[in-house]
Amino acid sequence: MKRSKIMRRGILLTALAVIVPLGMTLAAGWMLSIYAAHDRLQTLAAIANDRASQTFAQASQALKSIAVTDLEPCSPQGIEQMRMIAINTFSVETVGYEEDVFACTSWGATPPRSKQWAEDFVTDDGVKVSIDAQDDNELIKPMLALQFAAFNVLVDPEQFREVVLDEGVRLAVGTRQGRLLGPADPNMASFLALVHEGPTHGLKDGFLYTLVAQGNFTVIAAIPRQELLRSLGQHVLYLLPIGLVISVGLVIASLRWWRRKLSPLAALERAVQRQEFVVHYQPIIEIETRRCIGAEALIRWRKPNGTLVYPDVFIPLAESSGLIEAITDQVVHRVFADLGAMLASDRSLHVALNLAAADVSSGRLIPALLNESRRLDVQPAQIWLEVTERSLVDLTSAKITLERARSAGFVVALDDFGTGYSSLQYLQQLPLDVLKIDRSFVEQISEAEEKTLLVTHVIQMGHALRLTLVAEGVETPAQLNFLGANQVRYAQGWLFAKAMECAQFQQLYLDGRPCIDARILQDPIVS
Ligand SMILES: Nc1nc2c(ncn2[C@@H]2O[C@@H]3COP(=O)(O)O[C@H]4[C@@H](O)[C@H](n5cnc6c(=O)[nH]c(N)nc65)O[C@@H]4COP(=O)(O)O[C@H]3[C@H]2O)c(=O)[nH]1
Repeated sequence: MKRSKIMRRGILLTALAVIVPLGMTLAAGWMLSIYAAHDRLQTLAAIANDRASQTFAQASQALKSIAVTDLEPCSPQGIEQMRMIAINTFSVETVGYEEDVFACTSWGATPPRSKQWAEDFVTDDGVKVSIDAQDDNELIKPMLALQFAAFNVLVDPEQFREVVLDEGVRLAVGTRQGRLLGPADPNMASFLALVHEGPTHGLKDGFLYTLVAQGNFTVIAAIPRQELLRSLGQHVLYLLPIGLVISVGLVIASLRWWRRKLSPLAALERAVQRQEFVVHYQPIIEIETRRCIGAEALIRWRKPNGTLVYPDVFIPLAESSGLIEAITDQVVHRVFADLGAMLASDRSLHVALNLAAADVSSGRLIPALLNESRRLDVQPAQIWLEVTERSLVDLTSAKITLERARSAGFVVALDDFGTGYSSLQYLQQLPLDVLKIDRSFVEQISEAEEKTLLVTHVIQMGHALRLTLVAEGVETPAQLNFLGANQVRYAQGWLFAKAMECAQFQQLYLDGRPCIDARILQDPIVS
């Protein structure tokens, strides 16, 4: 992933880490507000429905009791009885009788009504109910009238709504057909008509409502959305600390992700996944002929922006993180792809590969190298395996791997010799073919005899162990002359060539000419 992409993803993740928990806190607060409000409305609506049913039952009972009277209707005794019932029945305002031209109420004789009350519904036991009953003079407010036989009772609709309400709550009591009882509240009347058939609760037209339809009545308890928002604030306040803790946790996690993705290790992991490594080849020269006879494969990491990173920068990280084995595999694959055909057609050419400590101690590379060599018809002797003193940490397993490599035919070289603590005794224990003299010794070669003492000693040690010697980091003709005079067989260094791309190396090799102009070597050989 590119740095800019990581930055974009990191910003997105951090923003989500803040937005999601806080959004969820808000959503949870909203749900809790709705749940609590719904609970409250449900209780209120159920109480109001009970209250309406009781009021109705009371009035209905009073009506039935007067309807079975033996007294003459509208006689003084009959009117007295009607009055007593009106006084003793809490919900009943007036008791009336009406038959053709003959009518009276609990207040006395009265002319018959000029028009009949519109009938809204009839109960199972035959009571006719009109919810908007008015006398002819419209002196009293509309009443709820119950009629049975020729008798009627009038009930104040307010009686059906006598429930203590919480602040902001609206209550509507209506018939099962959706007609509102009591003084016209245009909002609630139309709302009742809208929802009386269900569902039993929900958010509609800016109200959260609950509907209880039982017996003869439908009751709706509702609160406006603004009320709900007020209680949302309280619930969010309770939940906010939890949301903030989660948010902070997620922000920390996303920052960690960010840091990890931008870390050198993450960059190296991506490089391995995307196979961003290339191999350059530094020619190895036979000192006697000055001709190129092989190359050392040196890895470079080519970043997506084209910059080349040198192995000293990333190999230590690859080794400590365990990525090195995957990197070695990619190098091996690349080298065989680059030079396999050339190695197969020219047996005198060789290529040296650098192995890391993990490759040496596991030994898993040897079968893979053998397979590749067989597949491309490369002789194992054309493959040099360079190990450093540092890579021989586990001496026992290293010896096993090196033995296996040599018996398979590969050439084993000790790289950077002299930079560690290796002694002659240590060298004797190792199954080696080649000793590479480190650049730090080669650069000491000068005309001052005491300075060349150390390198002379290393060369002698190599000869004593019958190892092929390769000098690294040869930069001057004087160094080359000295090495040649001391029977060092091969050399590599900037005097001949720096590491180069495969095509360039192949051209140089096939050219077959001495890699250095003879005139440069006119200096007398220092020995
Ligand atoms: N000043 C100077 N330097 C010269 C001269 N001639 C060659 N060099 C540099 O010396 C290093 C020689 O490689 P090395 O000792 O195996 O040292 C290598 C090797 O230990 C390691 N390395 C390189 N490729 C791989 C690889 O594929 N796998 C592993 N595990 N390590 C690798 O990285 C080290 C550094 O490699 P490079 O940076 O390519 O550096 C190379 C090369 O470019 C010279 O005349 N003067």
